[in-house]
Amino acid sequence: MTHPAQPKASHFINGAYVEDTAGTPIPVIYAATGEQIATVYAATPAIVEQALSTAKAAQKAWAKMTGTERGRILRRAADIMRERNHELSVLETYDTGKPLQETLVADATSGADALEYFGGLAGSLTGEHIPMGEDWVYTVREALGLCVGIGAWNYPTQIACWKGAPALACGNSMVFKPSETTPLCALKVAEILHEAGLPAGLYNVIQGMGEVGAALVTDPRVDKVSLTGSVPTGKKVYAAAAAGMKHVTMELGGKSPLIIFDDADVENAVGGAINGNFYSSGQVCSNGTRVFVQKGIKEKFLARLAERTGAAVLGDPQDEATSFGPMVTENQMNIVLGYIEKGKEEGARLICGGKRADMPGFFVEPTVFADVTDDMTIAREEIFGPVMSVLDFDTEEEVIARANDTEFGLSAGVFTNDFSRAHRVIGQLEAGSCFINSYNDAPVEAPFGGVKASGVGRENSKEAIKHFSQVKSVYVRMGDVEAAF
Ligand SMILES: NC(=O)C1=CN([C@@H]2O[C@H](COP(=O)(O)OP(=O)(O)OC[C@H]3O[C@@H](n4cnc5c(N)ncnc54)[C@H](O)[C@@H]3O)[C@@H](O)[C@H]2O)C=CC1
Ligand SMILES: CCCCCC(=O)O
Repeated sequence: MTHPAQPKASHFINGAYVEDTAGTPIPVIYAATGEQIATVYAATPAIVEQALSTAKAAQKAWAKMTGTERGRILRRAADIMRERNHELSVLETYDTGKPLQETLVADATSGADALEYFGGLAGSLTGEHIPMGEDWVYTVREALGLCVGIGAWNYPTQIACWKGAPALACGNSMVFKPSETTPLCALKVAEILHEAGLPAGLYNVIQGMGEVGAALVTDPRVDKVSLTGSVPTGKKVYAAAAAGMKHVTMELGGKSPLIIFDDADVENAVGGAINGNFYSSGQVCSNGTRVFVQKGIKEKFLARLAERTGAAVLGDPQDEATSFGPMVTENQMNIVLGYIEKGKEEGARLICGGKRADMPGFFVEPTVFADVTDDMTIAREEIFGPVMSVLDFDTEEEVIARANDTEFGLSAGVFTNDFSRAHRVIGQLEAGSCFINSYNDAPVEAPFGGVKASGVGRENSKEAIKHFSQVKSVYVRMGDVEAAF
């Protein structure tokens, strides 16, 4: 009996599903049970070539269409995604293990928002006229050409759309490789774009591990690489893209600070900490996993946090009553359990959680450590799981210095009722995506991305247009040319 999550084929190329079982089989394991629910096959060199050559061939005609014509197709795709949201959310849950309670409101909907938003912008991607006395200059915003998107495993639908929508809006074509851990959802994005009227070849999805990603990144026909992944992978991919002078966007890891001052609303601060550590079972790049709590509010905060964390419902992710799901893989679960043991060894105070949940699947209990010090491993390294490190502080100056003392710079949050302090502090934090009295809001209208080791460039908002297009300037001389001889 074929599981409903099993796709028609492993790849989507030139407007159709394509299979090539000569590739390395990639088992798709449902994180809630450990059962294999599907199999896809890594792209062979022939599949890679088919995807790249198709995308290259299709791009020029697409760029010649008007932005309004391109945008109409993207907006139609957004409508289809919303019509099929439940089906897509169930698949996202099978792909990632994230609770349906989450995927119904945070994955295909976010992807549809991106398609709608960039579909709306596409018709306004114009240049400008610059008067130069008798002469003048005009600029033209041009497509980059053939773009490669490479995804991480935590938000497969969203990432496929956050990269594909601006790329297509600007007149590019794309070959997208999802993470080998979550290969299912991007195929539906490609299918829906085609159903919405996207010409064949413009958005292709192929499967595979890092080596397939590397083959895409280094191909001379590729003009742009957009990666969502870890910092180590980002450094490798950035270097490979640089060798070919390609445009890049790097959406990488983080170990972001969430600062809670004595005057903060405790209930909201606890809610922000929960959103910033336990949503998607903690598998969110921008998570505020270093929670700095001013000493005056610390014990009240910890007590309330423990109470509310105890209300998490661990269970079947396909049951909408479940609010906390498993880790995406057994390997990720073991990585997280290793960090938890490290936290205990290094002397952090366990407030709640701290072990694998006693149930099938790759469940780790939502875990909170207190009395964490800056030098502890769980305060320095990205865990990418449900482990919150609570550190305490005395003064504003002290906490800003400590919050910035990291190679990362993805996000930062501040909870306080003193708005002068909120803006003063957030202005000094080295981070790209920040929050005041909130955490992990990611509307498509706002730029998303990091500084320092957390990345280069921004996804979403009008900023993304700059990363998927380039400007040509044309100087027009109306009179004679003057020359020295
Ligand atoms: N900044 C952001 O928006 C986000 C960042 N992330 C980060 O991603 C990481 C977790 O996701 P993972 O999939 O485990 O990351 P990963 O770095 O292991 O893999 C990411 C992608 O890169 C591909 N890849 C690996 N080596 C490659 C190479 N040499 N050339 C080309 N492609 C290659 C993988 O196949 C995968 O598709 C965490 O560090 C997390 O912080 C995750 C989601 C969002
Ligand atoms: C706050 C949610 C944004 C999604 C970033 C990620 O893919 O981890």
